[in-house]
Amino acid sequence: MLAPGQHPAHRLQPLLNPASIAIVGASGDAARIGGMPIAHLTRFGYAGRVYPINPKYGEVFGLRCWPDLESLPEAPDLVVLAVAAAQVLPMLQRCAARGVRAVLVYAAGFAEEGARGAQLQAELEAYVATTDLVVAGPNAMGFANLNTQAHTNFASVFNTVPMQQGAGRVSLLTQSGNVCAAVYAIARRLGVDFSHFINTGNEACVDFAQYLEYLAQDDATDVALGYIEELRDGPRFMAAAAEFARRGKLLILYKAGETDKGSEAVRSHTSALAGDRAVYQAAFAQLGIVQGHDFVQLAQLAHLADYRHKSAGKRVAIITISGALGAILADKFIGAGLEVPTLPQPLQDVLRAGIPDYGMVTNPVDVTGNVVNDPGFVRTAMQALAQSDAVDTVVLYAPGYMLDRMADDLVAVSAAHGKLFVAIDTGAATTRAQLRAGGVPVFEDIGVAVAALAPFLLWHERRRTGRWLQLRAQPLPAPAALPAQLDEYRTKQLLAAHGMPAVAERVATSADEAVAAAEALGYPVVLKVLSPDIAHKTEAGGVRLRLHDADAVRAVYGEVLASCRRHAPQARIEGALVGRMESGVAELIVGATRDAVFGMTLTVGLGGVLTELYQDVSHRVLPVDEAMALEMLRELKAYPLLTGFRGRPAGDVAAACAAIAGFSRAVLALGAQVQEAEVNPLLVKAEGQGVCALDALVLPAPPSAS
Ligand SMILES: CC(=O)SCCNC(=O)CCNC(=O)[C@H](O)C(C)(C)COP(=O)(O)OP(=O)(O)OC[C@H]1O[C@@H](n2cnc3c(N)ncnc32)[C@H](O)[C@@H]1OP(=O)(O)O
Repeated sequence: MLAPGQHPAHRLQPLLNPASIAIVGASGDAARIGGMPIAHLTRFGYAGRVYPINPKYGEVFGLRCWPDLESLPEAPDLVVLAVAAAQVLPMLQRCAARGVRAVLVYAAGFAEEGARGAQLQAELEAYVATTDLVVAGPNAMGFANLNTQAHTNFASVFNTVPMQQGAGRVSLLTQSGNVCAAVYAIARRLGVDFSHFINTGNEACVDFAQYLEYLAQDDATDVALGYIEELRDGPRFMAAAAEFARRGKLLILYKAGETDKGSEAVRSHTSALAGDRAVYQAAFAQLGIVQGHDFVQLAQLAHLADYRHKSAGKRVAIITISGALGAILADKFIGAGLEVPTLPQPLQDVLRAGIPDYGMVTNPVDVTGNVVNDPGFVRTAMQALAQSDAVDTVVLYAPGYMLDRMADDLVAVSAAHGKLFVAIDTGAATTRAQLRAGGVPVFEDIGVAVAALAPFLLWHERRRTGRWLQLRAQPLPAPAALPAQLDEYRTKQLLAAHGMPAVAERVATSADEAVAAAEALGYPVVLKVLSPDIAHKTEAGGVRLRLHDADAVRAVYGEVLASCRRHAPQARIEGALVGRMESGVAELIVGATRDAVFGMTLTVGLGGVLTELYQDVSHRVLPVDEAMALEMLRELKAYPLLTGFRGRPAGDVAAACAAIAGFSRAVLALGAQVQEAEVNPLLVKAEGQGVCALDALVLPAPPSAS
């Protein structure tokens, strides 16, 4: 039960910060699952009360072993169930009766194991819902609170990896126990100190988002390092991640299922949908989450997180002692989405004063091997780069013996200016610890450095420019009702009311009206059948382009309607739409679909078959404003087509962005009534001439969803 005013995340307190722990199925053998947590608790000095329970033993690890839960002198905060799946439900009933607050279930044999297991898990969930118990797992390896040494896990990694001296600020949160242990081991070797080790297991009652809510509130956590296979509650996850960002904490996540094979494996592992990869990637970026793609990278990112308060960004200055190393680094950074901008002339002049003619001053900056004779100059160069607005981050690539000579200057310049300086050591610097302590991360390898730095610097960039979280916190647009008869004309009008302009067009219910419409709009015109029942108008012979005079319009009106009646005899045909025949610079597709995890998402691509072939699309979770729409367009490989590719006229990008933002408002205003919406094509006319939707479709949500 929560006390009045307590945050809901406080419910997890007895799981993650218990004052007393009972282990049912206790063993005196440290190698067994029922023995390992007790071995950890006693070895690492947990100060709370520990109650091993197993009627077979009188004592384990020097602790009194109790015959059952009922004979304990108190109701423990947390009961760890190290008993088989079949025993779990009866034990939960006894825990509830005994007044226990939380239970952790290790046992496998639930939803991850076929229909019978799923049934058992459903029974567990149904029962827990009738109680005040907080139940973690099943199929979980457990937790470690490294602030209190409350080790309720059976992770042998704590026996093999050197323990940290004090508690750290990084919490590990994973859906797989083995991933938790693997990342912990790698990160510990890098010197990362942890605050919590949390393996969520099957998440029958407490899901990933709820642990994240807890960590967002937890004063002992600044950074969360996570691994997920699927999210059970997308909106709750988004709210928790947003809270994380709001509190200045950093969330680093690895999402499994990056290939079709991986998604398949995830599905069979967790019995659930892996979600759309591209949407995950977009949503993570919007939520300020740094996405990692392997364990070493996750661990390196956790290490880099210590430097998250430095000023940094994607424009990187490279200082090396070799043109070759500079070229390699520039290639790698640019390949990873960062920039290596040419330095402004005044800065080049400063650098040239100390760099021989055969060195480079443009960026990469090659100070040459000669600089060994004048290390003071490197300090001048670093200072100049630290003060320059033209670069956000400075990477120094040097052999260890040089880093040793520069360490004091590097630390001093980095500290004085707050800009992120990073060292890559091509030898064996003895000063790595001094550099790290002085706010300069050190990497030993280019690949590792780039893999960690790229997502980290792009996160810095988004943190500076991203407004999505504020945008999302704003009130929704006024709700709009979905008309019962949703033909193309009404759909376009509906979208136009929110700022997605429609092509100039009129409805005609006779050949005379069609001619009148064409005369009013001006030739040439387009004539299309108007029917709520014909989705594929071209296939039905329902579209005719480039009509240049009244005779053509009159004739085509009859032909189009006749063709559609033949093609779809049951369809309701309301007449025809006569629209102005427009031409432009490019055609866009703007679509919205409902993602199972993140809700309504918006996709933008350049129109035509090539978009599909090259998958040249950009995604965002709604809402999308003009600035975000521009980011999306810029992400398209075909974006240069909108800005005047090879002498072609540039398109009206600003109008396209405004239309995309209007489409986003329309979809949000329609809310749950809509399943999908699409404008295809959105014609982008030449600069200053605007855009217009040539065709549009809104699919209502199935009745149950609205
Ligand atoms: C790998 C990941 O990524 S995450 C981790 C996922 N989880 C796993 O991998 C766990 C896999 N293992 C299991 O699921 C197992 O069933 C376990 C470890 C939970 C339990 O082991 P089992 O041997 O099946 O449990 P079982 O119920 O028979 O009894 C275990 C002990 O508890 C004792 N016990 C059983 N019931 C009770 C009870 N009600 N009260 C007290 N003790 C009990 C038993 O006497 C036994 O004692 P012993 O080991 O000294 O003989």
